[in-house]
Amino acid sequence: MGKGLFITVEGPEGAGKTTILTKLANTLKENGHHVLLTREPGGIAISEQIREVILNKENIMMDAKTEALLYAAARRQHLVEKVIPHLEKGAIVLCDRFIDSSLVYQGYARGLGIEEVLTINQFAIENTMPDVTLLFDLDPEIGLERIKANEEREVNRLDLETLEFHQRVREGYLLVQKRFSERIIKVNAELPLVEVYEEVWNVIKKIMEQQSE
Ligand SMILES: Nc1ncnc2c1ncn2[C@@H]1O[C@H](COP(=O)(O)OP(=O)(O)OP(=O)(O)O)[C@@H](O)[C@H]1O
Ligand SMILES: Cc1cn([C@H]2C[C@H](O)[C@@H](COP(=O)(O)O)O2)c(=O)[nH]c1=O
Repeated sequence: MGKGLFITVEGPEGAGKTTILTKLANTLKENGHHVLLTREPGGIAISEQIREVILNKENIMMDAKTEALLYAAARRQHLVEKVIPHLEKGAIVLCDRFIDSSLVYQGYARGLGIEEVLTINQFAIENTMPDVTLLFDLDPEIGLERIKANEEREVNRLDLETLEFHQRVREGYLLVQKRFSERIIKVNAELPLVEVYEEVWNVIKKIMEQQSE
């Protein structure tokens, strides 16, 4: 890993990840930092093409292992083409979702097994793990209501899963947070936006202070 800082944000649908990351990226840039704001699956052309295949509502026949492998492939390309070069230049990389999404959605909610999905992802990412991960935790019903109210957001194949699936997603995140508790910090995403942002900003400030010590 280079000298940058790799921060990922995780959580169920509608948790506020995109909103908070956009504000955080702007604040960091205003403070003179080199920032890359990106997302998974996607972030570069090849991975955006894979995203289109995975999230296309017509692809109802997609097998869970195919899905897991496609996410891992998109992750690999995004990492080598964009994330690692920016980290090597000293950037703060803010990534909307990363490996924990696969551990939770494919490993736990789809039932492939967290360890099995970790193994295929280790092949994809080698040893590039986030320095810190913020888990936006909230009741999935609140998140699904939020995305329903947001007319600009296109509904995708994963959004259309049952409420039970989305509840397993939350449960899975809490398990993965316990497993990687030294890296994953839980944030209460049910609070009003200003309060969520304040909590996030305090965490990020502390990490940056530790990094510069
Ligand atoms: N803390 C909050 N309180 C109320 N509304 C919020 C909060 N955070 C985000 N929202 C609203 O909820 C909607 C979803 O937010 P956002 O797109 O940031 O979530 P997300 O986690 O990126 O969702 P997804 O990953 O499913 O696309 C937006 O309309 C946003 O304005
Ligand atoms: C990286 C990743 C994502 N997913 C799921 C999670 C969401 O339902 C979609 C992505 O949509 P978003 O609006 O960009 O959050 O994909 C997944 O199941 N596994 C993954 O590894």
